[in-house]
Amino acid sequence: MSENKVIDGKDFAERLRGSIATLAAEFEAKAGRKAGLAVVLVGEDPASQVYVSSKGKQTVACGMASFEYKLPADADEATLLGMIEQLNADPAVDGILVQLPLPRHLDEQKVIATISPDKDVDGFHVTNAGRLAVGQAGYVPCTPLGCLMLLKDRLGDLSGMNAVVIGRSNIVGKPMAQLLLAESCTVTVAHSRTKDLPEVVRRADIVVAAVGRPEMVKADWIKPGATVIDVGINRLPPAEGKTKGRIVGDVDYQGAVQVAGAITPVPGGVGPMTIAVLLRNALVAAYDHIGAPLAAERLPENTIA
Ligand SMILES: Nc1nc(=O)c2c([nH]1)NC[C@@H]1CN(c3ccc(C(=O)N[C@@H](CCC(=O)O)C(=O)O)cc3)C=[N+]21
Repeated sequence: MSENKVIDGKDFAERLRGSIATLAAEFEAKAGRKAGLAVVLVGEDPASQVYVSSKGKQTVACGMASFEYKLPADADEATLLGMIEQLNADPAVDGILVQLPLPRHLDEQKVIATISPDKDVDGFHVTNAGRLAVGQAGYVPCTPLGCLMLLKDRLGDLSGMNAVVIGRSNIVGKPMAQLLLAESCTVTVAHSRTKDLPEVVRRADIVVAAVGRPEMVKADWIKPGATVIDVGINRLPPAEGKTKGRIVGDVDYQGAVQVAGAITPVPGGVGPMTIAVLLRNALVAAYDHIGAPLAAERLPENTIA
């Protein structure tokens, strides 16, 4: 019996990036160019800047080309949409990610709708959301796909398990529920209006917490032995005399780790998986764009049909 309860997303992501790097080198030999990922950042949010530079570094480390575009916080919609259209038409660009959230004056749905679905490596375009909903191959949002990889690695076959997803966002909660349903889990999507949330969570064999509220999920909500995936990344206010607060998840980790069968830490859990899956999706897109789609069995940690 494995006594290691901690699901090490950092380590898993590192191995995933290793397989991606091998396939990226093969791609370059075949295509005569590197697979390319473009990231667009509007505004100067410091946390977003950190994520974007980390994505860029990991893209290059995997042998792919990284293109970074920055626009000022007050950039107008036409400028951003024009940039996306140029990237749609650029044969060196296989994947496009527009960092969210956008400044308030920009219409997120309109921006996402402008990204070509075959370059939408975030899986946010309605075309890809629809494909996921009906079980067709498409781009799946990186965070939920990363969570599913960790779950299948730990638990194997998920069929018949009770899964509770806390949170109903288009980016995590809804696609997570679709993926778990496709794995034949019995899925409950809980949210801010859910009655008696602790009681609902207590029925879960699998808990995915994606609400963005620091340490909201308590140890006594967790069924003994359940697997807990913590998607939250919340920075607490700095302690007395400190400049930066600690980063915590949506789950009270210290409490839940006592009860759970397995749990992802924050940091070092889901976060690193998000970026690794982004690179995976970009590589899948690149092979599709040269008319030589990667066979499912060649895909590292493939989890979708
Ligand atoms: N279009 C779009 N796609 C995204 O995928 C997207 C986005 N917009 N906007 C911002 C969020 C945030 N995000 C993270 C990715 C990796 C970590 C990550 O690797 N975190 C590490 C370090 C945490 C830390 O110490 O700061 C960890 O959890 O261990 C975190 C957050 C992707 N996002």
